[in-house]
Amino acid sequence: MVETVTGYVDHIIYQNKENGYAVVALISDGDELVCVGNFRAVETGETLKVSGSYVEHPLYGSQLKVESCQVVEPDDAAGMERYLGSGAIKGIGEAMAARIVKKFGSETFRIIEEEPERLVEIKGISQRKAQEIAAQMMEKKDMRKAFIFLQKYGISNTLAVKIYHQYGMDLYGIMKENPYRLAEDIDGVGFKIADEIAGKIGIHTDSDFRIRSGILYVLLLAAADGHIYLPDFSLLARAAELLELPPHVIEPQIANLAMDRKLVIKLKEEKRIYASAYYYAELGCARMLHDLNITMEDEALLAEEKKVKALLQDLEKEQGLALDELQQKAVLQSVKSGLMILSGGPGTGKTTTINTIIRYFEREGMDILLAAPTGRAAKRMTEATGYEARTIHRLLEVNGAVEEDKRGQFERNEENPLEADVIIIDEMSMVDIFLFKALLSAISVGTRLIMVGDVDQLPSVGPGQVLQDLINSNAFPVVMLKKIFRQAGESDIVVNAHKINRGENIELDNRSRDFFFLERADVNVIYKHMIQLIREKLPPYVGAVPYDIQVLTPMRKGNLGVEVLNGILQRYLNPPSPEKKEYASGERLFRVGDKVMQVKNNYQLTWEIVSKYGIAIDKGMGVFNGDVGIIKEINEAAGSLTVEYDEHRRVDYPFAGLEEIELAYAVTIHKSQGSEYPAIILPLLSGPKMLFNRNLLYTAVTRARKCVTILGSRRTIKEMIQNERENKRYTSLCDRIKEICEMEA
Ligand SMILES: Nc1ncnc2c1ncn2[C@@H]1O[C@H](COP(=O)(O)OP(=O)(O)OP(=O)(O)O)[C@@H](O)[C@H]1O
Repeated sequence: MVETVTGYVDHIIYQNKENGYAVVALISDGDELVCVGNFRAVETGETLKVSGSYVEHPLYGSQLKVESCQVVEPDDAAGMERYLGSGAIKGIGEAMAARIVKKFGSETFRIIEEEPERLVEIKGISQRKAQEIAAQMMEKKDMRKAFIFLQKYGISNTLAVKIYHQYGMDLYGIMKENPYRLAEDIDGVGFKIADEIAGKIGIHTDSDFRIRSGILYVLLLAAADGHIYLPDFSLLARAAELLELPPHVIEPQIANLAMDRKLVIKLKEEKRIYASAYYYAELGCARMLHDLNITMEDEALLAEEKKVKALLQDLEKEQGLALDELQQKAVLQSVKSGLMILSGGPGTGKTTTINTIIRYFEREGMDILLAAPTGRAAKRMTEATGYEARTIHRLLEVNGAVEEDKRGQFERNEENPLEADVIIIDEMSMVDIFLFKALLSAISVGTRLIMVGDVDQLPSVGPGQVLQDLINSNAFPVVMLKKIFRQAGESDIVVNAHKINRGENIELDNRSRDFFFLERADVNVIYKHMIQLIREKLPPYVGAVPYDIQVLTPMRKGNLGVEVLNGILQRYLNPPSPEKKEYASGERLFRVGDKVMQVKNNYQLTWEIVSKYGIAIDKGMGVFNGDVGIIKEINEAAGSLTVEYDEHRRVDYPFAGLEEIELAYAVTIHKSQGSEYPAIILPLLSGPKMLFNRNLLYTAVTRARKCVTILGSRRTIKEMIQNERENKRYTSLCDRIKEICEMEA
């Protein structure tokens, strides 16, 4: 039976701000009543009219399960006093609330709204404060009205707050005319959500606003695949499919968007359509690169050359290490030019060359900064050079509440450039166009920039293929190391990596010591081997613990995708036990002892290193995409899960923030970029041709230091090596660089 009760909110027992679900203690006629349900934005002190039916909770007894809830204005003096004194209105405490209501009685709310100047009659309220109180009351009223309006379109609380703060009272007009503006203005709203809202409002599917928003959305989706632009035919085809409209209806809006400077259109072999920010990111990079690319005068160079030679001789004497010709060229090049790119496959001596470069500049008393795109890559760089390397984000001093997609919020920029003579960036293949632009903006002319990477690795996750385009432009000094220094007999990993890269087949039946292949066609057999290898065989073989053995796979979905593999590996490598607490977050299950990975950069997360007596001995901020740790604790009472990362850094994740971590027994090859593991296991049966290509196999194999084991199909490996098709990315940094060089010539 549905009952309706009116009462005031005494306190809120539980509240999920995201979806509005709450458990509220309501006082009605002097009795406390626990109400459960969707309250949207409920606040202590408010008077509510709720309808619902009574249910019996096994633990908490009788409760009202709320079906509808309405905020009503209290009409009696006591209710008004409670509301004003509840803390809902800033600057009014309980005592002040009592004074106001004593004076105005049940007229209180009307007076605050209509004649707020009269509030000054109360002791302690100035003219200004009276106005502030009235403004707050109005704001609350407006906001509530807006919430009710937005609720009609199925908009969540969190989103309603954002919409209200963005547009204020204009939101009614915007929602009715062009809800697609939400997709442009509000974080967390994309074309899909806007389109859904528009559908409910009854906006026509061929409205100009809808088409424009759809076009921008198609470009955004393309950027998620790495593209900077789309050729017009491709853009039109994709937009037509998304909008379910014929291309000729869509096409005029491309020109309109270009007029509004939302798009840039460039004619090359075909018509290329860019979202403006992407076009200008490439253009900006090209300009800055051009400015940084200065070369030393001939006379000065002679002196430097002598110094470089002396250093190389010293190194040979001290360490018995003679750099080969290309390596020497790289050292010299880094001294004489403002920009330098050093590329090469595994074991070709990149690190050795960087170390020599560092030694040189160190001798010259110059300031050197090292950085890499991910935390793990930076850590590797630190270990290989003995010099502190940071993530590029840290180097640029990322600030404030930075989200992945909000760029340009760096303390280091044009106005406050990095103070260094030399900056060396490793794993350049992982740097996307926006990070590159931010980096270049923070480097002043005269500072040397040395970019190191393996151009044959997978390109960056973000848009662009910066390293490839820089090399293709032929505009800057590039040294490509070719010779494999690591002894051939010593490492089939290196030999095979180079073969794969050249498109040559690899020997799978030889008695290798570090590159194994087991032909298996049945996924269950593959699972079994995988578990055996991790638990028993590989750890003693490579001198590591099971935790360090990494399963890499091309896919997220499917029998051999990350999701399924993690479930299986978790079950066998960290089985349930009464001592291990668990927490289910949606479909995912986390257990104490699980290996997990942070999957986005979070500069706000704090970590702590705790002594064995439980005292914090060090603290810091930032956990990065790709960092891997172990779940140490699950604390239901506190609603949090503790992960311990490298160097015993402990991080508490609230249960609501668990989307930032994933089980990491298996990770995608894309995610493994920039990391190295003592041993990897690679299950390869079959998969989409787009994905299963040479690049991917090469990247996977080069992640292993001591041992690669491939489980699966011989044919698939062969096909991957033959499949040169890297997912073609539509990028044009190369063209922009060439244009600028021609212009300046
Ligand atoms: N000129 C050289 N003469 C002899 N040995 C060299 C020379 N250059 C590098 N090496 C050796 O070759 C091995 C690989 O070199 P290095 O680690 O610098 O390569 P890398 O390109 O950084 O490899 P990776 O990308 O796999 O880390 C090292 O053992 C190094 O000492």
